[in-house]
Amino acid sequence: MTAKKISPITQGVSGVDPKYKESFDKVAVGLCHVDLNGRFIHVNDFLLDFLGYEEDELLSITFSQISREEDIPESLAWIKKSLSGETQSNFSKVKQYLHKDGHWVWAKLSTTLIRDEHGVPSYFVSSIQDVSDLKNAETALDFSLQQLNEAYAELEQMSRKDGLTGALNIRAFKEELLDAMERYHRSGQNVTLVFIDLDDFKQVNDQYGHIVGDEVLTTFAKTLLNQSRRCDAVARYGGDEFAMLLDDTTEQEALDFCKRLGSEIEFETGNGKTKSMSFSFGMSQLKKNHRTVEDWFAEADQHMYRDKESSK
Ligand SMILES: Nc1nc2c(ncn2[C@@H]2O[C@H](COP(=O)(O)OP(=O)(O)OP(=O)(O)O)[C@@H](O)[C@H]2O)c(=O)[nH]1
Repeated sequence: MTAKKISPITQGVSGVDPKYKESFDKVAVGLCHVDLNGRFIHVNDFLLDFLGYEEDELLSITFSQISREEDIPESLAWIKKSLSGETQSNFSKVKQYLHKDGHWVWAKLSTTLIRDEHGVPSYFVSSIQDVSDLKNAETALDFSLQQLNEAYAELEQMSRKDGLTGALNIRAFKEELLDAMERYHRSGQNVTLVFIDLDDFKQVNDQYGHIVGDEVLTTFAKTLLNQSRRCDAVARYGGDEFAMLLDDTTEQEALDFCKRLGSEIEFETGNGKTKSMSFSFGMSQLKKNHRTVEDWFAEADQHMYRDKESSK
């Protein structure tokens, strides 16, 4: 007479070879058997520790009750395919389980369908491996990467700016000019370049010191930035020289803009007194004969010097 094969489902893990039972309980990974309705039928000590439940508590629920709602359809779809024989493969997934304390723990689940000697589905055997540390490290890495990307974006922005005034630097402004030229050649959109230079700025430095001089430059840049639109570009082109790119603007409209800026700016001299200083400007609307950025810029520069000479 041959001994009848004992199914762990009918007999229970405790009913089989004690060595098997001991291995099942002591192995350092969560193990369980789950019936065809998803109910836990055997669970090992590691799984109880990992999830924080008493054995009778876990044996009275289904895996769905301690799974994230969004994970359940995928598991059910695999169970359906597996029971129908459409798939023979394991189901593996890194997922979260609800710990008895109410927090979610990360685990790597691997499940296989066990069939009896006639090929009839009997139960599922699953290993549930604690991967919380890995997941926490992954989250920390994601966070660091995000911080790194933010710092990189900030650095990139800073590399386009003049350190003192926050206006664009020459390199970034030249890029804006090239883009504007491209747009002009594509669609003929009006764009005007304005070149502005403070008059006798050297005297401010000489009379009131460099700190006051710096303050004048910063305040003037702020005025230009405040008066410009998002589509415009404002740059510090050198010591006391500024440039603006006014998008969708004719030379006449740029002139109106400069008139609105006024002819003088006020600044504090540091001893409670206020002084004013004038500035000169020149402009050039982009035309077909401007072959390069330098051609275009030279014309605005010439017009600015003409304005400066006429005001002397
Ligand atoms: N405070 C301060 N001064 C600067 C800075 N960069 C350049 N300068 C000074 O700006 C002054 C520019 O002098 P100039 O080019 O002769 O210009 P200007 O005195 O305005 O004369 P005009 O252009 O003929 O009106 C120089 O004295 C430079 O030292 C800066 O970042 N801060």
